[in-house]
Amino acid sequence: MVKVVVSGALGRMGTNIGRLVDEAPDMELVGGIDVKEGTLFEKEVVPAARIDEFLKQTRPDVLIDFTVAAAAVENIKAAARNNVGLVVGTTGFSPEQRETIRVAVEGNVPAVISSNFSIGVNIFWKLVREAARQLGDYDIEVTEAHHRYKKDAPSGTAKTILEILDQELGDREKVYGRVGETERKNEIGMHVIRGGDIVGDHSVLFAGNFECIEVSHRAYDRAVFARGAVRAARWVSGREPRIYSMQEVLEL
Ligand SMILES: NC(=O)C1=CN([C@@H]2O[C@H](COP(=O)(O)OP(=O)(O)OC[C@H]3O[C@@H](n4cnc5c(N)ncnc54)[C@H](O)[C@@H]3O)[C@@H](O)[C@H]2O)C=CC1
Ligand SMILES: O=C(O)C1=N[C@H](C(=O)O)C[C@H](O)C1
Repeated sequence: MVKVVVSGALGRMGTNIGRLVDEAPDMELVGGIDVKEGTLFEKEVVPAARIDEFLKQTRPDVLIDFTVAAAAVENIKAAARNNVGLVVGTTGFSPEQRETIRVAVEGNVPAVISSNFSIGVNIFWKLVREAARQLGDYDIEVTEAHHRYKKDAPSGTAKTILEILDQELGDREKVYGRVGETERKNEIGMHVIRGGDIVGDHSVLFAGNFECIEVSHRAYDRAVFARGAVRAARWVSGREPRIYSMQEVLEL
């Protein structure tokens, strides 16, 4: 049995993940963490201020965190202090927060950290990498669209796309939207849409003369992220204490 605590338990992703863990025959949902008290599939949800005490009491194998960046950093440090493995889907970390997470995790606990846990997006990233290798001289524009409640922009997935493009093409200037007189040079355009209940769309346009290629992914349901996160939680338990990617979980 893999014992799991869900952090961000009362949120959109936390609820989806809680349901999957609760239904999994090989997993045990032992509780949740959020900003206030509540329940997650009849398990206790405690305020984040009590995280250390709760992890000591419930002794989970894995903490799955889908919260907000500043909160996730504190939850990750708490999991590491209490020798609890991690699956982190939270996005919007600053470079400094990433470094704090690295220091907390490396050598202490195993952690799968990914800006997107859907299998489709992990394949999509590979397609983007291949397209960039072949089409480096085309103009490149990245677009992402999400629901009206999303807190961070660009999305974590879009930032991962930009990292992949940098790895393949060198560090190109990024232009975040355009207005007024603009002259296109070698930059990568990055465009963000927020509205309604869009679950998560990402696309990379490679525009050449007389032809364009667009590589895109659309999520229709948060279940795709939740399933990936639960798969990662099964996988991470008992691994060497370091940071892993979802690509490693999926052996891509
Ligand atoms: N990696 C992936 O595949 C995916 C990542 N995400 C990311 O997951 C995060 C959460 O997304 P949603 O569930 O849509 O947001 P949400 O706003 O619905 O849920 C976040 C929850 O975290 C809680 N929270 C805030 N501070 C906390 C703390 N200190 N400790 C515990 N809980 C705390 C909030 O009260 C809320 O219930 C975002 O950063 C989002 O970008 C979302 C979907 C997929
Ligand atoms: O906040 C969301 O909803 C999502 N966040 C992730 C991101 O920032 O990339 C993943 C997914 O697109 C949904």
